[in-house]
Amino acid sequence: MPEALDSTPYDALLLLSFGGPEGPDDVVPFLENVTKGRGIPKERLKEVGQHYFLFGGVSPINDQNRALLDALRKDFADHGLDLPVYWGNRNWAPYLTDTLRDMVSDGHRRILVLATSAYASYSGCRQYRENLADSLAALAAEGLEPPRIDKLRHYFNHPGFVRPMIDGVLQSLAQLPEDVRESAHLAFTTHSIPTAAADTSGTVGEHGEGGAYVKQHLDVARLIADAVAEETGVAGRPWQLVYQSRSGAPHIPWLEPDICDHLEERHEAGVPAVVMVPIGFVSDHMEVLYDLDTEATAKAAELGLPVARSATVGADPRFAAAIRDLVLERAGSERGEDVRPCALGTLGPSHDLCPLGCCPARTPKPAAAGADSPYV
Ligand SMILES: CC1=C(CCC(=O)O)c2cc3nc(cc4[nH]c(cc5[nH]c(cc1n2)c(C)c5CCC(=O)O)c(CCC(=O)O)c4C)C(CCC(=O)O)=C3C
Ligand SMILES: [Fe+2]
Repeated sequence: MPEALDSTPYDALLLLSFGGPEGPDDVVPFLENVTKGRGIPKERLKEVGQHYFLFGGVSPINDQNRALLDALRKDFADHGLDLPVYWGNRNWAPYLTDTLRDMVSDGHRRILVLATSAYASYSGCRQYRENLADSLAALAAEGLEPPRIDKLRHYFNHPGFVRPMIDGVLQSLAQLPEDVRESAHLAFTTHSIPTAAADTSGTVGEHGEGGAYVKQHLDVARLIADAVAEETGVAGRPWQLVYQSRSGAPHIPWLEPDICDHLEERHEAGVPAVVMVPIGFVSDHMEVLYDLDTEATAKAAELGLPVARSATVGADPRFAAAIRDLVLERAGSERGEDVRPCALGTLGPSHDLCPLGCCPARTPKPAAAGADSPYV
């Protein structure tokens, strides 16, 4: 047995994810949950519902989270980290409030949260914290004492998140026809968000064009492009950060270009092949399976442009090991020890506690696990 690892003061980890439908009858109620009060056009919802129906009404995200849970439990057990791992979602069963209630009834008082979103932004961070605050309020209304919740820092630049994606790109390049491998471009993709949300993402000092959201993605893209250059011996391979999965009304500006427009533009410029690298996502969920593997891949076929799509980290054991590292780092720092946070790239490790004004909401709402949390 390995020497026991110390995660005090934490007594449990909560994997907090988006959630997704598990069958055709779940699709519409799931979309209603996601879009409550968010003003997404009806047409867009119908279209997104069709994406789910195309896959039997089942989002792959739930099985991917089950696989990640298994990987985390195995990694923790193999390394002597005695920390129970729970799973709750923002938009579908198992619902966050139900999981937190179970955790409280199992006696857990200090809970660390791992969100399946690696970057800053309202949608990728504060919205998760708002849902945590809502669930804590629901428990309080039931007469339960809300547990104390902390959220792990953004892990976009942790080597356990970046390294598997580098390998994914190398594998994708190997899948392309040999004569275009060397000249293939890389298209790093992430979820488009309104430019107003991007510009205010991150801490107050980071606000500005594109905000922390764009900066963080560019840092990861550059890290991957540099490593791929080194390992293939092909220097100067062109790459670009592009966007996908836009929703919202057409007159509201969102981050661009869209991956499909980008493929068209590259093709017209004579680029012989493109590897799509979905760095914005933790697993191959619907955004990846539909927007990239179905829609963008069909677009490329229509153009006659060879493309490959590289893997997300999913349940890669190196990602599970990274989460163990982040848990131990945060636990040590909560105990007042000198910790050495691990981060690649130029931005350094992200903050442990989201400060005031971080990734603001359009309409201010209570958010847990931040400096402005009513529960800290
Ligand atoms: C930044 C970001 C991530 C990455 C970080 C993270 O992972 O959190 C992400 C992930 C996901 N988004 C997902 C699904 C959806 N997102 C929607 C809508 C929206 N997402 C947005 C942003 C993001 N989304 C935004 C700005 C909107 C517009 C509405 C609003 O302002 O809130 C809608 C409504 C329909 C539509 O508009 O597309 C759906 C169904 C699923 C589940 C997939 C599955 O089932 O496999 C996942 C993992
Ligand atoms: Fe989304």
